[in-house]
Amino acid sequence: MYELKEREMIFVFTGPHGAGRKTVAEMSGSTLGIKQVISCTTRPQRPTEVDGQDYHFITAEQFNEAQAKDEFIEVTRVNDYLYGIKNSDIEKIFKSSGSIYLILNRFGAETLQALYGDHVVRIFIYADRDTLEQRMRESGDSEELIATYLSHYEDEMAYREQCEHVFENVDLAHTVFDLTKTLDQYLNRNLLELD
Ligand SMILES: Nc1nc2c(ncn2[C@@H]2O[C@H](COP(=O)(O)OP(=O)(O)O)[C@@H](O)[C@H]2O)c(=O)[nH]1
Ligand SMILES: Nc1ncnc2c1ncn2[C@@H]1O[C@H](COP(=O)(O)OP(=O)(O)O)[C@@H](O)[C@H]1O
Repeated sequence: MYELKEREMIFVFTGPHGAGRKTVAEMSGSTLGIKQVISCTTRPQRPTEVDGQDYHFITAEQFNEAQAKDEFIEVTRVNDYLYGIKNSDIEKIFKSSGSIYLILNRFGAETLQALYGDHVVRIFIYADRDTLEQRMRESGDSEELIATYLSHYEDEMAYREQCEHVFENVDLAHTVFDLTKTLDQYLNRNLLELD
């Protein structure tokens, strides 16, 4: 497990699929100079996705091999596909960024918090069910996929109580403004405490 230095923070974005976690995390992350640690997955790459940018897309054999070598800090299964964060990827991104962020389901958020304690800030992003359904439909997701994603909605929503911060993502600019301000406070607090 990577040993965190005092100033290093891990921001974990969690919440229901389609709530806008990726969108707001990327926008705030680029403003604050925080980089994302991406996961490895056996899920097929979507046409809009870039390998090494959205995920490391690997085969089930490659995943099993890495898991047998104990390379993952955490592994989860979603909709029959495997997802895992490699310790070496966390280490690599920390070398080029003072703090990092990840976009994970509730199990990943829970595991990272258990491992890294106060260094982890869980940010819960959500929108109401109808809004998510509408956004997924507009983005062209099939009815079957929408139903699969919505089947996890209540379970993901139940995790919001455990998170340090909760944002309802209605107006994008508004969410990103509030979120950036919140993350900045953690980053500045660390600088002030240690300087
Ligand atoms: N616990 C955990 N969750 C992950 C990991 N990688 C991705 N996830 C989350 O698991 C879910 C995967 O579903 P998917 O349909 O692939 O989501 P998308 O990539 O966000 O469109 C999403 O909620 C991801 O944020 C991981 O390594 N660990
Ligand atoms: N506040 C918002 N209003 C409308 N659409 C949004 C908003 N935030 C995100 N979106 C859109 O919703 C979709 C899902 O966002 P995404 O960031 O991929 O969600 P997640 O990472 O939580 O699954 C994307 O098409 C994104 O452009």
